[in-house]
Amino acid sequence: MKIVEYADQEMLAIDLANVLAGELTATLEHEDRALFVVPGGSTPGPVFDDLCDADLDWARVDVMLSDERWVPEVHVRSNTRLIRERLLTGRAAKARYLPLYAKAEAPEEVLPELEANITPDLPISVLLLGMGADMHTASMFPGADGLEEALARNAPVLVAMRGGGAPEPRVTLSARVLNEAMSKHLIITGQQKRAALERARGLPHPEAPIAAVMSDLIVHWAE
Ligand SMILES: O=C1O[C@H](COP(=O)(O)O)[C@@H](O)[C@H](O)[C@H]1O
Repeated sequence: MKIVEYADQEMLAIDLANVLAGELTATLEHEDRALFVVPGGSTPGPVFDDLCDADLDWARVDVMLSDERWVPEVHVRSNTRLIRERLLTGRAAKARYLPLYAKAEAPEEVLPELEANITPDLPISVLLLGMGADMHTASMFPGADGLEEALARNAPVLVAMRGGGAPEPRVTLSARVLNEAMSKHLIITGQQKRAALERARGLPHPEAPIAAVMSDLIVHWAE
């Protein structure tokens, strides 16, 4: 794991957007398409604001979330809503979006079809993750009922999650699929998350799921 520190959150957003745009461009130089996986939550919005107008061939980019909250797209907690409003706009509106939500009471009802839709595009070309102060990443929460499956060496692509402090059911990419990404980045801000990240280094993965994806991870941090 390598940690890059920025002077402030604005510089972090600008520089990280440049790094991600550069990696997507480099991927498209030798691949037909690039799979770009991004987090939801409250932290990545400013990066998306800068990235959405990057001059690259967005029509050949597939965008997908690392995890989704099981709420309709119009819901204020929908990660898809954030992506549509802040990333899939401007030049990036040409990208193809691969949803992790479909209209159903429970994620298990549609998990096979969601998985079938994304599997042909794997592995991930460029991965950006977020992290909570409880050391969850994607929707792999300490104490969640699907965590063991999501952390398993032979995990499926997608796992349904409940509990562990998450207020609604979730769907998450497994640690196996995240770790197969060609490049892995993590965005965190503030002292609390920085301290949590340091603490996670010495903890077992079920207690600190972020530790399961730390190998070759580039962390982008600002106060
Ligand atoms: O619930 C989630 O939390 C994490 C971290 O979110 P933040 O609000 O603390 O930035 C996020 O990475 C994940 O995609 C999201 O579903």
